[in-house]
Amino acid sequence: MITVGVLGATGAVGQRFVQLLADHPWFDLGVLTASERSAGKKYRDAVNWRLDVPFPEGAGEIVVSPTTAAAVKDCDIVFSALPADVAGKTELEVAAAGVGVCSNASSHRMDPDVPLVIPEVNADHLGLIDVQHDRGRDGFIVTNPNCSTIMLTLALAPLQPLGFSGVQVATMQAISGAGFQGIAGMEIFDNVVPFIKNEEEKMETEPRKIMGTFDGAAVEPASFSVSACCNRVPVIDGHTLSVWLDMDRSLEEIRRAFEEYVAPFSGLPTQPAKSVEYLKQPDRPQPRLDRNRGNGMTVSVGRLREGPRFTALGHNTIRGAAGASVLNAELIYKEKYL
Ligand SMILES: NC(=O)C1=CN([C@@H]2O[C@H](COP(=O)(O)OP(=O)(O)OC[C@H]3O[C@@H](n4cnc5c(N)ncnc54)[C@H](OP(=O)(O)O)[C@@H]3O)[C@@H](O)[C@H]2O)C=CC1
Ligand SMILES: N[C@@H](CC(=O)OP(=O)(O)O)C(=O)O
Repeated sequence: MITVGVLGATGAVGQRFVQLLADHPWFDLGVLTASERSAGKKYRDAVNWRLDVPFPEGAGEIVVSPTTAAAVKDCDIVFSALPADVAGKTELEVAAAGVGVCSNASSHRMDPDVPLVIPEVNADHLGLIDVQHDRGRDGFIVTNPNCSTIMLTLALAPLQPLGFSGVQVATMQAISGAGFQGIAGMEIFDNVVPFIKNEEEKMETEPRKIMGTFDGAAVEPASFSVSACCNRVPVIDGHTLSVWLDMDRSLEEIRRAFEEYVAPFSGLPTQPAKSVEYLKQPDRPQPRLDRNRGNGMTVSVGRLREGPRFTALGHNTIRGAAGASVLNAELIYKEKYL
């Protein structure tokens, strides 16, 4: 078994990690860390469990460690669900201590030698792990993209062979994306907030790195442009995206590409049967009805029409965060980077 830990295990994303890792067939959950406020307590006493799935009793007995490299030095992989300002330095220290870091935080996503991975799209970018080792890092850092970026880029994966030169996207993002303390009820109930700090910038840069070309040393970003408008809406889980494409293909070609898409790998435990699912109903996808497809790992697309334009939706804390990182770790293990 591979011993794993979670940094920031008590937060919105950290709890999802614990949920997904508690009974994982390959990974043994050994270490949970959080802030000094939680360190020293049993996980069951430190965490305010807010997920709509039962509390994983086995994890409850783990004593929460402070978030230090020393606390996780015996892990093979740690998953990072730390706030970005804490993650930047901590992840470097953990990787320097010889541990593999699969991070959900934004701190290192755009570092030239750090892969920004969606397994279905750019598994080959894991080759940057060797670049990190060559530069003297004992462990490694691999990141998953921003949650809205994952929904967009995975929805675009079936269309990449058809070619497109530009993407315009408007998001309707769930409040769980802001973390447990992220947005007050008075601010979001009966309301839409048309601003999410740094989100549009991430959506406009990350997809180009993910869909870029890796030559064995560095990633050359893809040439298409992305223009994003991001909105917070009163939905608990599930980010919805309206997407417009600059591409010269028929709706029939695009629909077929969505319907015939299969992931370029198989056999990873967290992998859904369908990474991208095309829904024919005229009023789908919807967050409440479709966010849990594929155990929260499927991105649903639909409403394809002239433009071309379509709607995409996925679970932001599963496919958009913890599930994405766990899938990356499974790929790293399968590809023998450990
Ligand atoms: N929510 C989402 O959908 C997504 C979130 N992310 C990213 O994931 C990360 C975590 O987000 P989220 O779970 O929402 O955040 P939360 O605020 O819900 O949780 C933060 C976690 O980090 C711990 N922590 C906070 N401050 C410190 C510190 N100074 N030292 C050590 N540990 C600390 C907290 O511990 P304690 O409980 O003890 O305070 C808690 O475990 C962020 O980088 C976020 O941007 C990415 C994609 C989606
Ligand atoms: N900003 C995202 C969640 C998030 O934290 O993203 P990132 O991992 O890029 O910081 C949201 O609000 O839904």
